[in-house]
Amino acid sequence: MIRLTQVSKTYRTDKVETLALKDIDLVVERGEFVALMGPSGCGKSTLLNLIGLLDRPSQGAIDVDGIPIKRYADRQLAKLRNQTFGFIFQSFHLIQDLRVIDNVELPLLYRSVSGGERRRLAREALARVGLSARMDHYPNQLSGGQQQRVAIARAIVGQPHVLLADEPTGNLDSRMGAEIMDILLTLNAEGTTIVMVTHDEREASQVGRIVRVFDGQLVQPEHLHAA
Ligand SMILES: Nc1ncnc2c1ncn2[C@@H]1O[C@H](COP(=O)(O)OP(=O)(O)OP(=O)(O)O)[C@@H](O)[C@H]1O
Repeated sequence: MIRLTQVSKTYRTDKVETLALKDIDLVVERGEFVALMGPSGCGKSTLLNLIGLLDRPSQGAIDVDGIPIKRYADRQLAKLRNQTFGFIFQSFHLIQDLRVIDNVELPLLYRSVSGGERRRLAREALARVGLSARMDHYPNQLSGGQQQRVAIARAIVGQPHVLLADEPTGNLDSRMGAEIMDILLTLNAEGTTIVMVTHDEREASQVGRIVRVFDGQLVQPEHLHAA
């Protein structure tokens, strides 16, 4: 469970201060599928990055499973992040020079997993996204939807409790986007917690809860249930 209490985030550059998030109170329970929505620049990515421990808040507290992250030094935080979260991005972020299977194995390199076990887990993750036949391809030999499926396999290979997805269907046509949503919904049904930024109301209507962000603050959350 992830709890944000009165979290604010200010970005400072030489001359400008931007208050990207202000006084956010948010709890993401285990097993939830949450959609973050709101206009461009309202703070959705900033919020996702804080939830995923990629950044620390300027003010307020973040707890993961009841433990305040303030207690962790940067190295411990990186370890907790690696164990807890898988990340999926709009533009896939695959390494073009590596084969699909090697891309999927990457997160395991930071753990003490043997080479053989890495390969086994990567094959398993690729099978779950229906891409076993493309293991030895390079990313640029795949369609956008297939590349995003590789990115999902990479995100789930370490069996994270939580998947964080920043507009995962933003670069895909509606058919490929629907395929990606189906995979995410299946992973959620199997127990993975998911927080996803989306601009697509139809996608958001498929998930458990919509959290709306406006101008760095949360709009009264709605509770929606999938049909
Ligand atoms: N690294 C940064 N340095 C300075 N300002 C930043 C930084 N990242 C984001 N911002 C600012 O913080 C605010 C929130 O940005 P954020 O990317 O979280 O919005 P968003 O809702 O995800 O937008 P979009 O839908 O366009 O991706 C914006 O005003 C943005 O310009």
